[in-house]
Amino acid sequence: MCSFESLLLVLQANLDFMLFLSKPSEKIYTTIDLPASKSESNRVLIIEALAQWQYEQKRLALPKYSIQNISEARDTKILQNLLKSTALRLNVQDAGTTMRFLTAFCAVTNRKAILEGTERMHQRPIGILVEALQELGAEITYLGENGFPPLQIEGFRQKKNVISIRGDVSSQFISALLMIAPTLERGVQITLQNKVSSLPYIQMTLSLMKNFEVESEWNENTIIIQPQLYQMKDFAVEADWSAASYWYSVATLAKQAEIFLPYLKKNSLQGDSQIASIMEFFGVKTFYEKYGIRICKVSEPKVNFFEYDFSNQPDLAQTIVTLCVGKNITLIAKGVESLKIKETDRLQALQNEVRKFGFQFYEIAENTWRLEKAENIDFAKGVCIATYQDHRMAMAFAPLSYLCTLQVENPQVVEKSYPKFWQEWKKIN
Ligand SMILES: O=C(O)C1=C[C@@H](OP(=O)(O)O)[C@@H](O)[C@H](O)C1
Ligand SMILES: C=C(OP(=O)(O)O)C(=O)O
Repeated sequence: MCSFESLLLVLQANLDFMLFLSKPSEKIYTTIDLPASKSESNRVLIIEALAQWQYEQKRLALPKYSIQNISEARDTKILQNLLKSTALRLNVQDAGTTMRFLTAFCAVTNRKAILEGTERMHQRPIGILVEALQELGAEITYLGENGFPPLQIEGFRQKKNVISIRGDVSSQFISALLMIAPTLERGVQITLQNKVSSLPYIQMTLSLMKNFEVESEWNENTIIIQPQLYQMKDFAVEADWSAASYWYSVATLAKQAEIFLPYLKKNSLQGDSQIASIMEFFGVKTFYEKYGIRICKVSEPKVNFFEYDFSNQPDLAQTIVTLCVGKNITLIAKGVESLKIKETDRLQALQNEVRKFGFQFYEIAENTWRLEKAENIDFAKGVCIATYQDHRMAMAFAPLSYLCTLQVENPQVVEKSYPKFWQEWKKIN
């Protein structure tokens, strides 16, 4: 079927956009372009801005370097623009890492600013990071509700260098503190309390810092970073493994699939590269090649029951939930607590949308949810998916167009992390 027929964007009466997706091809042999990792990009941009600030303070000139393949994700573009801006009000829109990383950056570089975002951003907690920065010596005040953006940032004078921080809410708070740590006169010793979630993102932060010559010491639950100068050098951002997960899902749902995904590598800084191992259970094998990976459907799923702890890969949860709907697999999803405070309450959003396919998704114990088929639904008229201003809702549900015609509400949400997602989607029609 031609892409114009199958991929029709219409303007609804209520001015919301709606994308109609018909069944993609059953035989897929193609190359799909991925965005560059937004997590890596946003860290590199903050490290670069901190290095520039450090060099300015010391009246030194930064050596020449080039950063290749910065992500075209909206979250990254916003960060790039705000780092260049001299305005007082800095609007991060719905970009979580941008909000958290900029809070720490503005505080320690004495960049007076009001940091604000969308309505949802003002419901996403930031108190744990703000309190840690205040303890270190930052002057930050809440302009709305305590513990949430918008924030007013006034300045910084280091008071302490030993702090403790909860690790079970968002790793982004810890990454934000780690990146500014070497710029502080007395460095920082951070003790992580409670179970640390999204751990690979903290490891990614420290690895990237090391790449720019900043050393850290991590013993048990304490990380020590001495005052050090970031050294800028050439760096190429890898493609985004979270974005790759939607194409693994497509490979599982098609009858035959071989998809080449350029610029992904085995030894990745991204914890979501774990998708390659997860997908072995679903019959998709990953081949690591010189310029990327090739994913091939080799069998139908080897399981009809799957259990996974998403604490380390929260951004893969929606991909796996929808894939289990597509393949009628019962899923026990553990470690899903943080999903409630992302772009939307992702647990609630998933519960609402999988119901449209006859599945129930419900809490069975603290932090543990079960997905299972509850009834046979007649999809003849198609299913309309709400996306809750969450890019991952749109991208995770798209592969379910193998089951029936889908209408995806507000498909432009994908711009947050993968602006070319729908353009790439045309390749499988
Ligand atoms: O540091 C990062 O780049 C991210 C950390 C994770 O957030 P949490 O640490 O809040 O789970 C992840 O969900 C987000 O998409 C990106
Ligand atoms: C949670 C996400 O992003 P952020 O927290 O940076 O808004 C995401 O991309 O899934």
